[in-house]
Amino acid sequence: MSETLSFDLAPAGALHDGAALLQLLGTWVERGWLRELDRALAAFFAELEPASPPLALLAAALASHQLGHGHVCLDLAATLASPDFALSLPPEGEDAARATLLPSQVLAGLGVADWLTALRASALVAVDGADEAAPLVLHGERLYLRRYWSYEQAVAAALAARLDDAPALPGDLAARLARLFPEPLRVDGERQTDWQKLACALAARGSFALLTGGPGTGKTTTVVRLLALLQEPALAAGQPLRIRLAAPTGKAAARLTESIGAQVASLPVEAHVRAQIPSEVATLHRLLGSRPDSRHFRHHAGNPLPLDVLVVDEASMIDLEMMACLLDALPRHARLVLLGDKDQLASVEAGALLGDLCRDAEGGFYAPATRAWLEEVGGETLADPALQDGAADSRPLAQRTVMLRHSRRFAGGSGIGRLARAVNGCDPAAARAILAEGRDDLHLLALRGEQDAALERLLLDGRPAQGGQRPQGYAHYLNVLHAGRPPADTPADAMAWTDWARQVLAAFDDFQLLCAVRKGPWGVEGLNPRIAAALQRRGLLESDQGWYEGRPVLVTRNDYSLGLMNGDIGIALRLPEPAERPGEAPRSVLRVVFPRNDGSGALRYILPSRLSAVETVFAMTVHKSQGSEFAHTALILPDTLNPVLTKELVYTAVTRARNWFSLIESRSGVFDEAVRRRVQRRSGLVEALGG
Ligand SMILES: Nc1ncnc2c1ncn2[C@@H]1O[C@H](COP(=O)(O)OP(=O)(O)OP(=O)(O)O)[C@@H](O)[C@H]1O
Repeated sequence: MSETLSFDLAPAGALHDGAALLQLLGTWVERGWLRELDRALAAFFAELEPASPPLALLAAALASHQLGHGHVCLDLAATLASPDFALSLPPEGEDAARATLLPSQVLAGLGVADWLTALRASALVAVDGADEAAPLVLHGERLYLRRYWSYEQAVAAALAARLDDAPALPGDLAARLARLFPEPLRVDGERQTDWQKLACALAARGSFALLTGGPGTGKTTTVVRLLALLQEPALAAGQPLRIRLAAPTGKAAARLTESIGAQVASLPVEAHVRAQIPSEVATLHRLLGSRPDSRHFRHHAGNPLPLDVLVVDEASMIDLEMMACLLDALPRHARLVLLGDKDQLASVEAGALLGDLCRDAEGGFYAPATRAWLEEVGGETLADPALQDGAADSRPLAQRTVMLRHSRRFAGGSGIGRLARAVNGCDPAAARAILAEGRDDLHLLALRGEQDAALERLLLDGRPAQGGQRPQGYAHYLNVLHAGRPPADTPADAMAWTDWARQVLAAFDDFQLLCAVRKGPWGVEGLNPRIAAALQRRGLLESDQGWYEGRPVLVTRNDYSLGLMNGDIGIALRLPEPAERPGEAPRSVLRVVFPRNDGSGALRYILPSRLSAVETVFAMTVHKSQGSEFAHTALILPDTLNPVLTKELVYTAVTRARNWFSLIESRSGVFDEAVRRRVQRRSGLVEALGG
């Protein structure tokens, strides 16, 4: 088969000959360009189907590689249009000049039609999934590993079924909405469309709803009112709804638990309705009942979740596999409401669900019937100039989607809000202009070299106080640690120790340094030891190696036996142990203190030796920071461009800042280039849903 192909096979014949291809993949693995898993898959397929064209084996390895970069499939046309960029090779921090054989060289001269021909000729590949035994699926110009094809199909089918649902609505919906939103929305004295109210109406109308909006646009407030809107008539009918709330990470769950609790308390409904709206938020893993060492959950189609309404917050972090599992476990009658910010970075794992599903959110694209219904029950005029007309049959998802457009947290004058909008609009010139205004909540530090002392000053001491409040650095939590430590003779079981630990954890949340990359002097791997060493030189840490008091750590893998979730942050503190025998001097032991993240404010104390998957977290990647907020957030950008630098990354970092945002540039121009670029994740979900 391969002999008949017409392209130039110059580089070592790798596309010609299976053994040469596997050798090439081996060299890419050695250089850290591919995972061993990606190569092993191609080798396994070569054994399984010795007659398979090398191009099919290469596509299999690349499809697997792309999964590691968040793409659900290998998009052949996009890969051939710009191979090195599409495949993110050479990887972060590696110099292309040192490279021997780049994907662009290997694939030079290959056309999509030739690649498709080779794939169709392979017994490994099923076209549109037809042959159920084939491990690869080709759909149009996209190649999937079968498992991910199945997930995508399952998610599309489950959502499509829900899009057609029309649950019964209370006859007095308009009056109920008016009670929940008594005041017409005015911004700067001007009447505006109240999208929160319309979101409640739209979400009540179907069994699936998407609610997207930037930080502080009122997603939580809206969903709490939606829950009241649904629960009130259900209670009156004597059939209370079983409502569950969930989020992808423990940290996000904890944050939502806190804000939901406050919102429920202020709902304008009777106490017995308020009492039937939960404020406890579970992680998705816990909700589904994860099992150690298994990717299968306790709840699935055969043992569905016992609930009628499920709200999932921070939905931008949900990956395709998790979404497939969630939809599988969701009873058919249950309502699903997804909340999130579509403009944030997508999940670390493959898929960009919220972004895909909310593709039409900006323009609205409501069909005339949807629009008329919203205006009637909502008593609102849909007058936003950004709105475009749509048709229900060509844009079914749009009829279930609302974008909240007015940020209350970052109102008109906020620098952070304006910077976030400029970044989101891919407008580096506007972003620069906002940074240059000298606003209190924004700060730009342009470094003069790696050793510029201004970097350590900012990271340790923060910035000068503004209006009585100070954007802190890392010295702050350590000062709290040292100054607030209870006297040594305080009994081991005294509350003073818990209060102190809680204060240290809270102080640590006042500042976070975010990195775009892991490697190099501007990545987490370079900056973590550097910051620890600087804090030790200051006398704030006793050591900067191994376990030391004050070491902040990030959990990198769920550990159910310890009750810790990926993303949890703890701090090592020296705490007293009760004396073993009367008269003995009390000992003190280093324990890592974690918030329980269940809304109770309780803490968990764990011996460092029991923690197997943690890393120091003075610097954290932007990816890991999703779902968290810090009073002062600093983003440091590397001095070279690489594929992870996109406007989504910068936007996610900026919107982690509650009060102050600092941008640290190691080289000018990288920020601007990053803001110009968008994440493009390859998936076929929108197409599968008829979009
Ligand atoms: N309709 C409203 N009327 C008055 N205040 C509101 C309204 N909606 C939201 N708020 C206030 O605006 C702030 C942000 O709202 P909320 O927490 O619901 O936003 P969010 O989009 O969920 O935020 P986040 O980005 O933190 O998840 C809160 O202080 C909330 O009380």
